[in-house]
Amino acid sequence: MSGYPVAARDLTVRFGATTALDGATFDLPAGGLHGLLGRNGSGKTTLLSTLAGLRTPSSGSVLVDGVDPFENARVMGGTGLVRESGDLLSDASVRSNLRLLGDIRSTWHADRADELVDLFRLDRRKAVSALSRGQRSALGAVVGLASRAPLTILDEVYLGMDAPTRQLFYDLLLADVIEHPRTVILSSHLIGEIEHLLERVVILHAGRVLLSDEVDALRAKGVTLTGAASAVAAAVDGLTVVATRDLGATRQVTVFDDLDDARLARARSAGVDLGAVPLQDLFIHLTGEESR
Ligand SMILES: Nc1ncnc2c1ncn2[C@@H]1O[C@H](COP(=O)(O)OP(=O)(O)OP(=O)(O)O)[C@@H](O)[C@H]1O
Repeated sequence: MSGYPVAARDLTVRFGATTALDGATFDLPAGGLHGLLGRNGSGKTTLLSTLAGLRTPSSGSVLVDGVDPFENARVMGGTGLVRESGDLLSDASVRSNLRLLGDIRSTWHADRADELVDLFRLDRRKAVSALSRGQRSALGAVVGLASRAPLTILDEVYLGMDAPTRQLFYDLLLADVIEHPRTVILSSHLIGEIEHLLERVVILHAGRVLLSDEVDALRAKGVTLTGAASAVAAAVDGLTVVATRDLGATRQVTVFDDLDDARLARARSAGVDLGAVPLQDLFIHLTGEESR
């Protein structure tokens, strides 16, 4: 099993007067770690719930492994959605929750769940409601990893973890997906830490898909050009500029566009310094207030 492919076509989801998703279209191939990025309220959770078959579109469609997931027992059984809010029985112990998941999830790996509980140092006897926020997040990670679902969706599950625990989670996730290929979607508004894990990203903004591309392709499009204002202006002429900063006579411009080597070589020979743009910065520029 290499995981389910996912597609959305003109997907719109409304809640009364609020349009949470507004004509979203994208594809994620089977297998690999993909990121769903967007600011607060951009529609991430709504999209993930729709992919998990928990919600029907107002219009448009989603396809998971080629079919509409809503009320589809096969696809819903192969989809593991882990939300930060937790879908666990809060009064039951960690041990009872994991046992219950083992009973209901056909892809559950009990031995792996056991190992992960030890790695994250969780107390099996504690009720979920008695765990700290970070421990609850770690339990969510255990559930997401041990489910080994062909479509594993982790909705901001790691936000409550401290930095060393998040690092442990990223390492475990990457190793696990390589060893047991499946499709994993991580949603977040913190990109810096996860961008090196991701193959593709979908960026949502106000319910619309702002971008859907391979991470490497996005990185190649984002460049900062720093130098004399006139030389920088000439170098970026006709390109999509997402940010400009003037520091005295020096200008720094961030572009997001298809950049050809000849243009970059000309810029360099005109004394312009070229730099990479971290995905987090591109995300901030692309989804900043000025682009709303
Ligand atoms: N059940 C609901 N009823 C009414 N409005 C809703 C409901 N669920 C979501 N919304 C609205 O839809 C929009 C998208 O919300 P959603 O939770 O999908 O965003 P999100 O990107 O996951 O946000 P965050 O990063 O803050 O978790 C928001 O404006 C939200 O208020």
